Amino acid sequence: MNLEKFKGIIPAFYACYDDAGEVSEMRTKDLCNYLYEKGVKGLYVGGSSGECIYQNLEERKATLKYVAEAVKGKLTLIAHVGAPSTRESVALAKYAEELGYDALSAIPPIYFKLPDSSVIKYWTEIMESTKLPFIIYNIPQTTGYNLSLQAFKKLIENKKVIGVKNSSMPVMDIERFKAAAGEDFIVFNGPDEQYVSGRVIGADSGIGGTYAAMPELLLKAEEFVSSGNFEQAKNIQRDINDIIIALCSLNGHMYSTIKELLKLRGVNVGSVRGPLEPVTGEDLNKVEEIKNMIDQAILKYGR
Ligand SMILES: CC(=O)N[C@@H]([C@@H](O)[C@H](O)[C@H](O)CO)[C@@H](O)CC(=O)C(=O)O
Repeated sequence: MNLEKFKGIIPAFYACYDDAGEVSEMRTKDLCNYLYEKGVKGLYVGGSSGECIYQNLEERKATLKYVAEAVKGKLTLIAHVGAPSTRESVALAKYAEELGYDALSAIPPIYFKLPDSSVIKYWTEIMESTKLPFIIYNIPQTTGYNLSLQAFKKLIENKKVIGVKNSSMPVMDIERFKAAAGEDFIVFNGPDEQYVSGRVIGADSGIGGTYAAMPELLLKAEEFVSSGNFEQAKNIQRDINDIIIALCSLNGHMYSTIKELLKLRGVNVGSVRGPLEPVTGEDLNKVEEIKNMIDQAILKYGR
């Protein structure tokens, strides 16, 4: 399979709500078009940044549909279908296939701590429910399940597994997964704070929750890495990290800060759904300062 369409900057897509907190078709499509115009390679739809665990099946299907209607054929589309039960994940997977998505992906099962055998069975049942390729999602910080090299090796025996989105913090995990899987496989860098290091140690591409807040900077970081300009890659990563730290420093959840920031950048996707908390009061004014940090970094590196 030609994996080139998965290589590049792939923002983790946000949940787009109207002012009453319902999934909004118009705002979903606006965000798609905004990111397409910025030049990203694809979208990872309905993952952590998509607030997947706070949405019901119909809402998740609606988002998958609106995104496909807006940018299918223009961007690589990966559907995150991880859900509390295998049954729901399979329903989402089949729907994503109908809509023409390029690949599926899923977190491991959540809530109950299950053994590797159950996790592998869960992912395999999703894979076998469609003809689409599959991308494993390893995010131990939120799921409590850390994908071992042994389980990984077992999973990649299935040729439907074309990649892993690795959000664990040790960059060495990326190196180990790449070494085990080889060239004909995509390792996606997960931690945006380590985009440059992840790419240098073996990641082929990146999917991240802060990319959509500053796509220009991630695209530029990728340009520096792929052209071998590591001095500038290091510099831009430092500026990206200052921005991520600022995004995490306000009183609401980071996704809420990002959504307020996006409003200032011209695209309104509403706010977050509880229990995530919105940014409030004085802190709302600080979002403007973060926007200025992004604007200045864009000017500095030129895009
Ligand atoms: C633990 C976590 O949430 N990791 C994020 C990062 O992109 C993260 O938001 C970023 O590195 C800032 O900490 C992504 O890996 C998640 C992601 O891409 C998604 O929305 O599914």
